[in-house]
This record gives sequence, structure tokens and C-alpha cells, in this order.
Amino acid sequence: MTPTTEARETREFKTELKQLLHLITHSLYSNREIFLRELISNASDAINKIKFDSLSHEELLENNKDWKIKLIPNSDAKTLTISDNGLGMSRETVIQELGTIARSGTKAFLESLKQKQADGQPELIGQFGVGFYSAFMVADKVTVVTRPAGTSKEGVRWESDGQGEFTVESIEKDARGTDVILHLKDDATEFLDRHTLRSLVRKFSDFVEHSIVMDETTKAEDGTETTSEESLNSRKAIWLRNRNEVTADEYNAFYRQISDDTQDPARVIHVAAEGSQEFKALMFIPARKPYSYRWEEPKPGLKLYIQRVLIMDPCEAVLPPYLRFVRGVVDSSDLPLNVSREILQSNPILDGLQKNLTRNVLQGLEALRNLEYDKYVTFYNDLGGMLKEGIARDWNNKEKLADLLLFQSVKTPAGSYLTFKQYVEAMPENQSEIYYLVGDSREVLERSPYLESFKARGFDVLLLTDPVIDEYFLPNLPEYKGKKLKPVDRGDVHADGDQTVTDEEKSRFAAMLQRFQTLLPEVKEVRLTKRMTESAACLVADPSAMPAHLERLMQQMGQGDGTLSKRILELNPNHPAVLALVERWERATDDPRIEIYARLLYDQAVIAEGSKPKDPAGLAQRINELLARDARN
Ligand SMILES: Nc1ncnc2c1ncn2[C@@H]1O[C@H](COP(=O)(O)OP(=O)(O)OP(=O)(O)O)[C@@H](O)[C@H]1O
Repeated sequence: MTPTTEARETREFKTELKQLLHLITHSLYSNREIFLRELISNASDAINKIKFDSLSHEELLENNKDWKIKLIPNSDAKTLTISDNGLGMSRETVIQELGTIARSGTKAFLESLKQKQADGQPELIGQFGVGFYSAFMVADKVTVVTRPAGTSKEGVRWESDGQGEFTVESIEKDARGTDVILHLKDDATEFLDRHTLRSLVRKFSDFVEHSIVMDETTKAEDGTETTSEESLNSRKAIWLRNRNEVTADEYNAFYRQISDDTQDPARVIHVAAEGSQEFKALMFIPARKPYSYRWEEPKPGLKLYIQRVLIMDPCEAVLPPYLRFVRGVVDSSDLPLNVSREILQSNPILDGLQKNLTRNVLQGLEALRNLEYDKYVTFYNDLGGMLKEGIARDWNNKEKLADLLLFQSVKTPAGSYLTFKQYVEAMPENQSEIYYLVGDSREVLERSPYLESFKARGFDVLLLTDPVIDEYFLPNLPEYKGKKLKPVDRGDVHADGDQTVTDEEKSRFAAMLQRFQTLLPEVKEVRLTKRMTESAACLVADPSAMPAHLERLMQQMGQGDGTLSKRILELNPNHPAVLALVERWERATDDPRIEIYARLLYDQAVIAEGSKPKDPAGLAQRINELLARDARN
């Protein structure tokens, strides 16, 4: 390597990168061994990239197809080099890629560290990884010598001590690819130890598909030394092997390698499809929401290989977006190797693949629910919302997805769940519909007046407590196996066989209700109901209006004009308070207290619905008036 004409220049890191480097070098020391995993992964990516590019430009190979990543520990110089014969980088690429933060997740991660005082949580970095820059956890200087694939020998040398600046200069480099040279810190010389390096590769990078090697020198009895390359990883394309030959430990280790997750997966789905579609797939369902989701929404899709060549990572077309919690690999034998990226956006073979893989994932979830229910519940609590999203988006699998949902209900003890199937099986003979109520929490819903008549008749009601997603998916699921889904807070929904209001009651209350209507312009109608057994009043939605929760949600999101649609105020003619009121009305229709009582009934119905009364001070005043009067008696 000799310097060429282009001068050495010094540049500053971008501000956010300086912050990250400061954090790496000053506070985040636990788990620092992950630097090796990150650098090997970059080297492996670079090899995959040139393998792919060379499919259309064979000259890029320069007759060098012996793909490998080499570790070179040098005890005299106290350096560890990670060398690859991948795509390499040009001067512009180096400045761009190693001077700014490339990964969007890293930026978000940095933000969250700043907010949370990273010093208290040094383990975070090990869980997340910060790519190339993790080198500065073990090195006080990093030199990158790289040369892009092609015929020119012109390469570039990048160097930095991670303090704020880096230098770049042009050099000549014979072999294509990248050498990352770590000048190890005094307290990091353990990474020169061959045994340590061997075991770290086995721990973190065993399934990397390219050979990771290290020179091994042996001395014969006559003193002659021979050097050979020792292979450090098993390189097993685990998805190509037979299911019964792979151990649970191997699956778990592979999952950790390809995901950002630090826990073992809840379920492994290993498929070898033959016949009209030929592919091998290895997919994983996480045990719970992986840590990294706090900084980055997972990208949908799987790694797409075609005959063992990595073509796209992730390939979104192979799984629908709502299954974005699935991590894995699919290796197709049906697609041509020289497939273009445009074709990979939409192609009938990929559509077929997506259908098949989706079916397998849903079967995997079903098996998890049937065989390891507790694990399923843990998964569901964290990620079940994505299945509900699927109901709204995946028409073909709606029924299967509906069967995977879990619900709390009036009859389930807190923390226990019910499926649609179980709900339907337990329905009394005289119940023909599935009832539900959406709200913010189980506690609020349980006390709701809407439930009273359903409870009284022994009908169960599903309690849905994730309004954002529940109000989104429910309109897309009007029925389950022929049974209609009905929200109990809608005006036209009653427990089958509810008592009806008698003509006598209607005529007795008619004039008072009319007066209420003029006193309460915010309601659409005031009427009697038998839907309640204990409460005096409730508000119900007009069948054509938006549910109360959805309306509140839209208001919070700044949509709508700020006015809520008018509800129907329903009164229970059997309730002592309502009866007392009608008696007062019959004695003196112009009693000024009638208005106060009407407002009180309305406000309590607003609160029961889960909304806030418009005029809390007025409400307090009305209650106090009553208190003052009653306390005197
Ligand atoms: N050995 C290498 N060969 C070629 N390019 C590299 C190499 N190492 C790093 N790079 C380039 O530097 C960029 C930044 O690397 P970094 O590890 O910080 O993030 P990343 O690899 O892009 O992220 P991710 O690990 O999520 O893919 C890479 O995207 C790549 O373009």
C-alpha cells in the first residue's frame, strides 16, 4: 500500500455521531464483546452484496470467489484486524457511511438513551448494538483500509480515535474488500487471545454463512512451522437441514443472530415445501415484544435467499405487514437467481410464497396457543394487536385470525382470557349474538350500566380495552361463524328478550321526557329503557353514529370539528330516582329542581360512558345543593 496523489484530509463527525461515540467510549462498557459480532456481520453483508452484484457484473469478482472473513490478532502491534473480500468502499462511501449514523434505529436509540440517562442502563448497548461504532468500545484507534470491487487498485484509508474527527486518504490496495484494524485499548487485550476469539465467534456468529477463519501455525518436531487457516464457524444453512436434525439450542442461537432479540423465540416454524412451490423457510415467533421495538418498528418481511444466495434483506413481499413480528429466512428454488429488485416488488411466485408462508405462520400461532397456552398469552399481550390489524387487512385469513384472538369478558376472572369459539360455545340457548363493549380499562367497563341487563340474563359480554386498535378492527369483523358482533352501548342493541317498556310507562313519562329534551339540547332524544337493572340513566349511540370511543379518539388525534355527535339519553323507569322524579313532575311541572335533576342524570350518564362532563364545576354545584338539602333532613 502506498499513498497516492489524493491528499489526506481531516473531517469532523456529524454531531449526533459525536454524541454516540462519547457514550460508547465513556459509559457503556458491559457486553463490549459484541463489537466482534457487529464487525463480522458488516463483513458478511459486504460479501453478500458483491455476490449479488456479481450476478449481473461478473467482472466485479476479479477471480476472487473464495468468500471469507479473516480475523488477524497481532500481539506485537496490539491490533485485531477483521478482513473481508466483500464489496469494499469508495472514498465517498467511506465518508458517507463512517461519518454519519446510517441506521435509523441507532438515531432513535440514541434519543432514548439521552432521555433515560444511559449511565444507569449500560446493558442497553449490548442489546441493541451500534454497528461499526461498537469498535470504539475496545479500541482507542480504528483504521479502515478498503477498496471497492472493480479493476482499479485505488483504495482509501480511514482512521479515527473516536474523539470527534476522522481522516481519509487515498491508498493503493491490491485485494478487493475491507480491513478493519482495531488498535486495542490496554484493558481489551483479551481480544488478541485466540481462544477468546474462537469462543466469541461460536457464541455470536456461528451461523454466518461465510467462512470466518484465523491463521493457525503449527510447529513440527523438526522445528518447521506451517500455517493453515482454521475455520471458526460451522456455517450451517440451518434452514436447509431436516427439522429433526436441528436442536432447540441451534434454533435459538440462529434466531438471536438474525434478530435484535435477546430472548429465545416462543415458536419455531420450519417448513420444507415441495410440489408446485419449492422453498425452505425458517421463521420465528418472538416470546414477547423485543427490546428493540422501543426504538424502531420492526421491518416486515424475511431474508430472501435464492438457492443460498442472499437476494434481499428484508424482502417485504413474502409476508404481509401485520406479521412484522416474524423474523426468519426463506430460500426459494422457484425464482431465477438473476431476478431484479423490481420483480421482487410484485411477482406471482412471490404472491404464492406469501400465501403459503402466512398460512404457516398462522398455523404456528395456533399450535402455540393449543400446546403452550401460557407462552401464547405472553406473546399475545405484547403483540396481539398486530393480529387484530390483520383482521382489518387480510380478508382471506380473517376467520383464522379471529380464532387467534383472546378476550377478557364479564365472566372471565381478571387476567384470564376467552376465545370467540369458547364464547360461542358457552352462549345460553336464548342468546344469538356476540356482545362486546370497548373502553379504556376493565375496571371502568365492568361498572358500566350497559352491561346490567346482559348480566341479569346471564349473557357474557367481551370487554375490549385497547380502543385504538379495537375500534379499527371491529368494523371489519361484523360476525363470527354466523353470529353477529354487537356493541352493547348502541341504541338498538339489547339483551335478547329484554323486558320492553309498557305503554302505560310511556304515557306516564311522555310529558316529562319532552321537557328534558328541551332542557338538554346536547342529546338527540330522551327515552325510557329496560336495559338497566341498577343504574338510573345511560347514553347510547344512534346506530348510524360513530361509537363514543372512536369519537373521543378522533378528537384526541385532532380530527373532527370538536363537537361530539348527539347521543340518546335513556332512563330506567324502575329506578327509585327516576320514579321520584316523575312523581315530583306530576306534583308540580314547573318545579325549578326538575332542570337540576335532568342535568344530574345526564352528567352521570356521561361519566358512565367513560367521557368527562362538560361542566364539572356545575355538576359539583348541583350535587352540593342536593347534599345541603338532604343533610338537613
Ligand atoms: N466491512 C465492510 N465492508 C463494506 N462496507 C462496510 C463494512 N463495514 C461497514 N460498512 C458500511 O458502513 C455502513 C455503516 O455500518 P454500521 O455497522 O454502522 O451500520 P449498518 O451495517 O448499515 O447497520 P445494520 O447492521 O443494521 O445493517 C454500512 O451500511 C456499510 O455501508
